[in-house]
Amino acid sequence: MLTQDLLSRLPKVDLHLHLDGSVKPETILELALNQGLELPVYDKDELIPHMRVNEECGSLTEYLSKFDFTTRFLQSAEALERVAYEVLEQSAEHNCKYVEVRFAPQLHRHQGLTVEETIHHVVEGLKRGGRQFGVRAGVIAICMRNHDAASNLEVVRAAGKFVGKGVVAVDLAGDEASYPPEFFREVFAESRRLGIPVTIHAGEAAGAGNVYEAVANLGAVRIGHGVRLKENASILAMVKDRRIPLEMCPISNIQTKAVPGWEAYPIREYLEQGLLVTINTDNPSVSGTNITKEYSVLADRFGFTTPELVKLIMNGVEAAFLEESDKLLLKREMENELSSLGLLN
Ligand SMILES: O=c1[nH]cnc2c1ncn2[C@@H]1O[C@H](CO)[C@@H](O)[C@H]1O
Ligand SMILES: [Zn+2]
Repeated sequence: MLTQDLLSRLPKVDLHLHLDGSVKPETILELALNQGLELPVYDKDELIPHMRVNEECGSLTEYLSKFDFTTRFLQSAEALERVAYEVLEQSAEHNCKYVEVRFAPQLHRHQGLTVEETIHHVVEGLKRGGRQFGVRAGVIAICMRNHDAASNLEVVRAAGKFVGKGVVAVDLAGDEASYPPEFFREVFAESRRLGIPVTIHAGEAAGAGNVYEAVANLGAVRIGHGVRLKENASILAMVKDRRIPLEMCPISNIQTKAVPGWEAYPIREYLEQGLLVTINTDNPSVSGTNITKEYSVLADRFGFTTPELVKLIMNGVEAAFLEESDKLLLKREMENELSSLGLLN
């Protein structure tokens, strides 16, 4: 029953996808050419090792080193619009109906764009892609752990201006092991003042205590990854009681060594314990993944049945940063497709 074909036809959502981790090598080739920038190689297959982690990736910091290569080419309005548009093209290929695309505005300012301009161009690219490919999308503006409070506050305030106009939340990403969430209380107090929903990368490269800090003190209503939540039963219980969704990204989580290997990946236990687990890609080009592949790996590694995969997908709909009425529309659309595939009774 669980053929690749069926998995790719399942309607899906992706709530955790980084724009700069989702650029096609052929697009890098064209962007470099258009912008007169040098590349180490000029063949799309030979570019892949520069953009993608390999089997030997040992940590999140090693994983993050891949991003410097790509962001060089994402410094103009045209480049940002184009890659945002192409994310939705790739999403549509996997029947992804709704995508939350996240990016860090401060990483795209080397040629003078303002924070607001970067957000504007990503929103525009997504609008155009959304119309073209029939995929709904929202933007999550990322604060970076290695940036100072002033830079991150600037991102939060700019994001606030786009709430209801394309931005759905703010996030904190980067090197979790070196910069714990408590450093960012002031930054996320501002997002709470402005009424912007918060999701925080936590429990990926450090322990469950960071998940507690993100929820209790930064106001996170979702958690990026949360793989290491299993290390603390009482924090896990808090996440469950508050119905905080986890944006898990299985292939990335294995590559960054959030756990030593698949046998230690806690997805089945989280589901059995009643956590709101969602499945996402994180960085299709850095991780060499796509949303179909994520579900396919889960089916292979954990023996998930079709109803279990459907449950994971619908958890994603539940967790989406959408107004209730839009969420209901998305849910209906998904249910209609699932029932025409014979998967809802
Ligand atoms: O899994 C992750 N954990 C933490 N930070 C990440 C992850 N994936 C990407 N980024 C960071 O977010 C920035 C903006 O998109 C990327 O440039 C990368 O540094
Ligand atoms: Zn991420």
